[in-house]
Amino acid sequence: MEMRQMKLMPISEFASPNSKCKEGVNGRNVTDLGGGSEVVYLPRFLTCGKSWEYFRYLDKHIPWTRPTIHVFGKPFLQPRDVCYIASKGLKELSYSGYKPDSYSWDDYPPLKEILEEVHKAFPGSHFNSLLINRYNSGNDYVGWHADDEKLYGPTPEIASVSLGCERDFFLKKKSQGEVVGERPNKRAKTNSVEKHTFNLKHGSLLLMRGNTQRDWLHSVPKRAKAESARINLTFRRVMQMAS
Ligand SMILES: O=C(O)CCC(=O)C(=O)O
Ligand SMILES: [Fe+2]
Repeated sequence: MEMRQMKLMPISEFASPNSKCKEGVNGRNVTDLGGGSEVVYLPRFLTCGKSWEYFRYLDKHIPWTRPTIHVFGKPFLQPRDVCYIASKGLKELSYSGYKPDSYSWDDYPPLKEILEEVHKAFPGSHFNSLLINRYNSGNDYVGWHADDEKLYGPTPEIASVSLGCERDFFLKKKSQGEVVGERPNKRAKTNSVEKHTFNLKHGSLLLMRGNTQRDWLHSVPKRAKAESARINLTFRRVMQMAS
């Protein structure tokens, strides 16, 4: 009987045991990728308890959608839930033939709180938009891509906050002639190119800057062992205004 009730509980209820709040390593690790690309990783950006608070709030209150996008002209169900938040007056975001509706920061005060913390950790950054992802299980993923849309300018800075299930985040150098898209690409070359892996912890922050979007691709691959949900917040700065 108890088991049955457990099964009906939303997946996020499994992902918030207090016992998982262990002491972690503070600090920030800077990885120089070369060629003016850099990744900064803060494993304990938010406390464990606060991170679960945010996780539960977002899981419940964000108007999640799982859109159909188009990759090389073919429709493809995006393999994760998403939601887009943006300040007013910015040029609208469009990727893979999809224009997400934009929601207001004012409707989600915890997002403003997290944004403030990100700005404190990286003074001088001015994020004004946010793409939120929810990976419900290890089956959800994001394929190789770069966030190099024109509206972010030539050297986009992207701050990515992770909540919930730990997942691997890969970076690999773009190789000439490689065709990429969000669809899984079994033929994508990964052996000979330079690669970095980060295991993104609950409450962590990873910042990509410089030429990272121009010269590198990133992905969060499927993981059979990832049994619970993960929410990821990617803060970005849109440089262009609506015309
Ligand atoms: O979930 C992540 O860590 C990365 C998400 C991402 O790359 C994106 O939203 O563009
Ligand atoms: Fe990305």
